[in-house]
Amino acid sequence: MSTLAKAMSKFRLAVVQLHVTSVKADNLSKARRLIREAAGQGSKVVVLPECFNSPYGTGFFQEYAERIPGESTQMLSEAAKENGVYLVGGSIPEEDGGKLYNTCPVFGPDGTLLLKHRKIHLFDIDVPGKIRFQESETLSPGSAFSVFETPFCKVGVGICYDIRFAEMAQLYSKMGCELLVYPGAFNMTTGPAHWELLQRARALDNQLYVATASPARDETSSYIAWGHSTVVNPWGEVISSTGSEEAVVYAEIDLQYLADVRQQIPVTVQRRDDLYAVKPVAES
Ligand SMILES: O=C(O)CCC(=O)C(=O)O
Repeated sequence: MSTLAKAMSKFRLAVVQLHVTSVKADNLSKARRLIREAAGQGSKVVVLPECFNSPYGTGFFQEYAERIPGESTQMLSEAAKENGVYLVGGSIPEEDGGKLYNTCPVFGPDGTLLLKHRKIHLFDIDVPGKIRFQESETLSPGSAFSVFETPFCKVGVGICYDIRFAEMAQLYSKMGCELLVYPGAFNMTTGPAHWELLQRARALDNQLYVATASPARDETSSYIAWGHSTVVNPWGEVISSTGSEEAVVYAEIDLQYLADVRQQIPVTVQRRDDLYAVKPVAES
């Protein structure tokens, strides 16, 4: 392997577990400071949490919604450029054409908007006595997949509930992604039960890296986030994680290691796609 190829096969990723408040200006300035801190530690890709500029909740989306470009994406663009990083801008409530979306804007190191991912699978669940949440009461779903290129690897983007859909991660893997990022905000019911398990499942199924960024936990907010921003490797191991407080989580993404895992256990080339379809069964 050439020296350049070797240099490009490893990079540092940072996940910012931001303490989000109801004051948008404070959320923006703190995010900016932590992006700078992450870049100062050598991170090339920085990921912010879901709803990083606004409290998470259907009652807040309209009030905090912005068009793109707007105040929050302007800050993200400047922060990406100032620090020379790929910036996965968590998500913000986006207003467009009279509709609201939960949208993740991604910026390149020159500050260009590379893509905006509108959450495809809206978080509508009802677990009696525990949690009922209906994003679809105020949000509309996106219908496009979102992948961007870096000099290191291709990255696929989903938002929170999107991680429950294995088909989406598999599609990203088939498109050549080696890292999946999910800004997310699981809660005190589904967080302990499913957050890490889902990340490890997506990573192991597809033999790639998975990174999640949550807001820090705020016991006083109407929706209490689980926290525990995490990075999982292609072997399905948690390589970096944190608790519930504000923190920056760092992980070394090693694409040679990913290639080694795929060679050792070659499921990606052993798939029997010729068999995986439900066929009508003849009635007897
Ligand atoms: O899937 C879950 O349990 C949580 C999802 C969620 O919080 C979200 O999509 O924002």
